[in-house]
Amino acid sequence: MHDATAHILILDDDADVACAAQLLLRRRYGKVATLTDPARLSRYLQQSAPDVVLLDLNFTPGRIDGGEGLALLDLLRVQPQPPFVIALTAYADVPLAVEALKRGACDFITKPWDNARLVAAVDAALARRAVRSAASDACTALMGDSPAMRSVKAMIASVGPTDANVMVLGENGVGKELVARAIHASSRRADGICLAVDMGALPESTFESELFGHRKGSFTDAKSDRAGRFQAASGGTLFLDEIGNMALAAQAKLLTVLERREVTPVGADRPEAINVRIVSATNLDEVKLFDPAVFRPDLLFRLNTIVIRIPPLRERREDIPGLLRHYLDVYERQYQRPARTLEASARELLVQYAWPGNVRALRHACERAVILGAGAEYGLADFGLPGMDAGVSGPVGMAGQAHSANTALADGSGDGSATPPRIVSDDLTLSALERDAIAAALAASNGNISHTARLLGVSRAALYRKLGKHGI
Ligand SMILES: Nc1ncnc2c1ncn2[C@@H]1O[C@H](COP(=O)(O)OP(=O)(O)OP(=O)(O)O)[C@@H](O)[C@H]1O
Repeated sequence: MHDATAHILILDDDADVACAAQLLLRRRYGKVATLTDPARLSRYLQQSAPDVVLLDLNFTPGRIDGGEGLALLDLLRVQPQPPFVIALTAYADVPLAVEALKRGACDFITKPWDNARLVAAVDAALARRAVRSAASDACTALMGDSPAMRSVKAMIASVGPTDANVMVLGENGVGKELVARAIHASSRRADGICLAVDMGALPESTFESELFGHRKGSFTDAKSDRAGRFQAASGGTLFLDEIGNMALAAQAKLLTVLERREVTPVGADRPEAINVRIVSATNLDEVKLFDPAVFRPDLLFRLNTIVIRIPPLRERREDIPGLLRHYLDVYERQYQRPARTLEASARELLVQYAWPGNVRALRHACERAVILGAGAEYGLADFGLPGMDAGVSGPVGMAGQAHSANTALADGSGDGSATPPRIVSDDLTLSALERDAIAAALAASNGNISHTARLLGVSRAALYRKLGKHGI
């Protein structure tokens, strides 16, 4: 996928390796820089904030303990806007890769890499970067004191310490990943890693190798042994996101692993025991989830020992004022803007809004208000919500109904009908057309972000950025 706004930094002392990665990646991403001298990293970070860093773990010739790379990882992690880091290692060294993951890397790649795998890893990192800012989200508290959120928090507190598999259900942007991470943090595995895998984005051809690992030579591109996600998350939690997007064949493979509690890496002749707690999530509604043509019931019963349902924001409006204030504060600090209050009338309308993109959309809207708001107080127009501009036909989503074309289109919580509604807009600016195209694609995919991105031919990361830009 192409993402012209993405900024990637490759940090590797081997100029040939750095150059090869640059050639591969710059066809896809806007800015791809290389550094071969780790001593120059600090200076680079003073002037630029890369979205993703490909970080070699060994610099000094002969040194293979990864200590140098791990120190650089620590430096990257404390940046004001920490990039997502993909660790590069020339050795099939699972303990080192796991150490890098524990210290905050989001993924690891073994050199020499498979090009498709490297691009997929960068795409996945960009998607995660777009969804949330790395530093703040790692410790973002689950906000909300509504009865619904109180019961979600109580569930987390009681199931966290058990090793039971948990399935988190809810529309896009309601906080499923945040809940998964809170479960991990309150579990006995909290010292281990919580590794997220977007199951909908795993190509069928590399599904097994990605999840279960492979042995060198097991297929053309398997140039070295590789640990899969199950091995990398050992001792911790594996967060299987977007499980509703898995093909039935992939579901069968996952089921076998969960039943046997062991994986067989591609090309290996013996299985390996696994030690992971599984938390899964989907935005599929439960009617679809219980449809055997969509999801295997036997896999469902393995995954949903405990189910946590997170209601959409429009069904827990009490949480909205607190979330608004929280994210306005977060972005005032981030952009070093003065603290401002929210006009009372704006607050009232924002509480009534349908919030089709849930908390993620609210967060984006707050960021926009902090950046663009010019008045003494934040007004409704600063939040840039479709159909909510002051003076325009009136707020959408009153009493939970989504009346505006945009809101209705963007709301993935509908009745599941996949017929794309026609969009009739008088506004023919490129931006308005883009917004309408996104809304239509969201509607056609029932709010499913991965499907929408595929329909529009952009990466999930690019789609999330556009959702934020348009306040969808
Ligand atoms: N209760 C909450 N308190 C604070 N922030 C929240 C809350 N719920 C969600 N968020 C924020 O909203 C954004 C989306 O949350 P998250 O990624 O967990 O949602 P999701 O349901 O997993 O979305 P998707 O289905 O699209 O992957 C994140 O930036 C997260 O920090």
